[in-house]
Amino acid sequence: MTRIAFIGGGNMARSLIGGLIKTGVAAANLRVAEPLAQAREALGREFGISTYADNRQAAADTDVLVLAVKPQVMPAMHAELRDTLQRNRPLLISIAAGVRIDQLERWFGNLLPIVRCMPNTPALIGAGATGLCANLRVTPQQREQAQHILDAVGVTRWIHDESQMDTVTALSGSGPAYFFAIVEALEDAAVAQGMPRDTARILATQTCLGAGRMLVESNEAPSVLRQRVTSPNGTTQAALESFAADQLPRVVARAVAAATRRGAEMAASLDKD
Ligand SMILES: NC(=O)C1=CN([C@@H]2O[C@H](COP(=O)(O)OP(=O)(O)OC[C@H]3O[C@@H](n4cnc5c(N)ncnc54)[C@H](O)[C@@H]3O)[C@@H](O)[C@H]2O)C=CC1
Ligand SMILES: O=C(O)[C@@H]1CCC=N1
Repeated sequence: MTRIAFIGGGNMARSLIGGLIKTGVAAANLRVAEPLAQAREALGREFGISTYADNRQAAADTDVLVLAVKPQVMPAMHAELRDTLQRNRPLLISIAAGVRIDQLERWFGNLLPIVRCMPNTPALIGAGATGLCANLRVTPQQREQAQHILDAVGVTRWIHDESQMDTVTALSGSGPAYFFAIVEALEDAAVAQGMPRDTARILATQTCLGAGRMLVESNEAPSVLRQRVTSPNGTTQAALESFAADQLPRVVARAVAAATRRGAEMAASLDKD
């Protein structure tokens, strides 16, 4: 069985570990390094996996090492982990936003097979969306291992051109927040018309869930589903015409471009490390 170690036991690691255990991976094949004692205890209790305060101990003798720490922590980890990784050469999987494969190679060694991933927070409930990108040292079997880990928490797609990983980050990585922002705005709009907030929230939230499920389950294009709601000269048409007048596609495209730029800037800021 493949042994998988996590460095960092925060939200994303927790969701991946939970997803893997649900898919039948034995707890004995999973371990995690986490500096916070309380978080370590919770991970051990909840999942029955081994926990470590020392990253090197967790990284020793593993087949796959998942780096699940914040991007800014990443450069400092190389002093700690490089030797262990050079000895074992496990598959290195990074989920850090805005950290490029060439940077990971520079910090941890360019002989390592590396997969860069961008998951998102719905992974916490098994409804994640992840883009994955591999360097040339990743074998077909390791690609399957990486995909298996991320498939445990949602859908996955391989991205062949790494420069598009910033687009993945801007689309699906940050994307859940865009929908939350729209639900907030819908709720506020209804409250402004006099609706009690709890009623506005449940109606807006359930509408988001219903629309999301229809998108996933109906296999229809979003434009077809949109047209089905839109009666000629009806209420939806009035709202959509207002969106068009306010240039909604342009607003969204500008937001995605801003997030994409920020991802590249985050990577560039790590170039000096
Ligand atoms: N939250 C999100 O929407 C997404 C986050 N990501 C990426 O996932 C990574 C983890 O994010 P979260 O789980 O949300 O963060 P988090 O803050 O919940 O987890 C990070 C964990 O790393 C631990 N840690 C800090 N320094 C460490 C060190 N030196 N060695 C080992 N562990 C250390 C922290 O104690 C914490 O438990 C980040 O790189 C982020 O960019 C990726 C996609 C989406
Ligand atoms: O906002 C961020 O930078 C991270 C990456 C994707 C979601 N959260």
